[in-house]
Amino acid sequence: MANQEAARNSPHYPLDPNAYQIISEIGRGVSAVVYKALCLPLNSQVVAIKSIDLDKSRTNIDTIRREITTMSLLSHRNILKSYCSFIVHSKLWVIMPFMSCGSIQSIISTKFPNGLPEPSISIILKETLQALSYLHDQGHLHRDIKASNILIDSDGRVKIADFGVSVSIYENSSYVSSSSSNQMLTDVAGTPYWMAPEVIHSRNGYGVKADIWSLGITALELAHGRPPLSHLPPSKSLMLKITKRFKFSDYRQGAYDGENKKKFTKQFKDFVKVCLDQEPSRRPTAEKLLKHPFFERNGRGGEYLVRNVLKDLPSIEQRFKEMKIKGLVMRKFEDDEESEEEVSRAKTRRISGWNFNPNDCELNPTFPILKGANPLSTTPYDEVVKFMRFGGENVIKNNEEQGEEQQSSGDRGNSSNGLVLRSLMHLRESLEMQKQDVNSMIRMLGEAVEVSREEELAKTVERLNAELEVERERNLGLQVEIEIMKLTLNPNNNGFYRDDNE
Ligand SMILES: Nc1ncnc2c1ncn2[C@@H]1O[C@H](COP(=O)(O)OP(=O)(O)OP(=O)(O)O)[C@@H](O)[C@H]1O
Repeated sequence: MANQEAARNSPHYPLDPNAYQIISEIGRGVSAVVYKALCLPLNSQVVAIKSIDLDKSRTNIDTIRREITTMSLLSHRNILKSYCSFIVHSKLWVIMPFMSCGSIQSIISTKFPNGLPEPSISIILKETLQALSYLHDQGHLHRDIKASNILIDSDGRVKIADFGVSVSIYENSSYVSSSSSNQMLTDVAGTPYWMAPEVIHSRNGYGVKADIWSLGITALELAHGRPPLSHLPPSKSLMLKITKRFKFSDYRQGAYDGENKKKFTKQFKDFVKVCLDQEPSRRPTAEKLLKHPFFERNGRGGEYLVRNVLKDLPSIEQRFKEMKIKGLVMRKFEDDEESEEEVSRAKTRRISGWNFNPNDCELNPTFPILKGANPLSTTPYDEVVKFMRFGGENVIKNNEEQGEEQQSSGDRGNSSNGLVLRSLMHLRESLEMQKQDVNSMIRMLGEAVEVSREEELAKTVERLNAELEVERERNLGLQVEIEIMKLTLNPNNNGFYRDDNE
């Protein structure tokens, strides 16, 4: 099932996997692995192959094919075009130009863990905005703007990639009409940390301004080394927390200043602020943003990045290996059967490994909407604590006060107990995930021990073991609590834990 249209546009690139020789793995996303490879019939030209596992991909094959076809019709110097694509077993191979320095995110995590200097940020954002301005003009949204989708070549050329979730507002069927003349999409897409509030609450629809919000988050990512909220623990609850509410209305300038004493110019702070306006219509268009004062003194380009960012940068292969060791790379998706929920959860693993703890992060997340739970409740842990501390009645009362539908009194005890039980289950699942992550990091560290770094790694292993031990104890405690909850799940006791000694 080859993508004939894309092939017609790039007739020289063979649609046969045997024509490509894979050299090394250079990146990994949620449902794809990226390889550096040689195209043998074309004088062994170096290419990148993105191998998308169609069984694991969130997007269906028709959508992917349509996007690849659409993207092949677009042409802009800041947009990475694919050469061709074809199916290999259950994978879709997308053959594209090899961007030898990889993604900005991989550069940051190796060389600039606390963020890039402002002049470099300005160049990267300007190039990204140029691509966005073009895309939006053509009626397209990218929907996944973030540093890992901004690639850079050895000569400092910046291109945006990964149109896995990009979409045309003219073609997509899931749009709703809005009061404005803009057409609006309704499906949730993108990566949680970078998602605009209106994408999260996508019932009301969203448009091109969602990309501008993501660009604002990317600006903070470039400035600080990670996006806001990335300190949250690796569990699917993060996805849910963000889907519930993602408030940035009280955004103040200099969000991270207290944390690493970094100073930013007034122009940069204003740029981020206007991108992160809660109200999409108040966010400037990409075209307008290109005229923002933040870019005024930016006469520099690729050469500046070569000298200041790419110089002495380890090769893409080396960086990928290092990220693997640090546990910043997705677990190989072929390893196990993961549900869609687990895939979302996997997305957070890479970031959890960064281990940052920005105390003055100004985002205001709330917590999971558990199936059947009160949507206004907080975390599963909070539910449990509330229950333990105040008893089931208060939990129910509280829920009712917050607008939950009235239930018959006979159901209340059960539903409250059930809610706490589900919360505990979720919590246990999340701890289980963290335990697995620690284990796999230990495994990876074990594989990668080099004599010179042995001591340092041994310490890390020791620390991880200690963390694992703590998790184990917490998990054990939770299991005991779950058993207690199960015992109390008795319709006759009205949902309250009865202490017979009382
Ligand atoms: N054409 C390319 N040239 C060089 N490196 C690339 C290329 N395409 C992707 N990569 C590298 O592979 C990594 C993984 O890319 P991929 O698009 O699969 O996932 P991602 O964008 O990091 O995550 P997600 O799955 O959440 O979108 C990128 O971050 C980048 O470092």
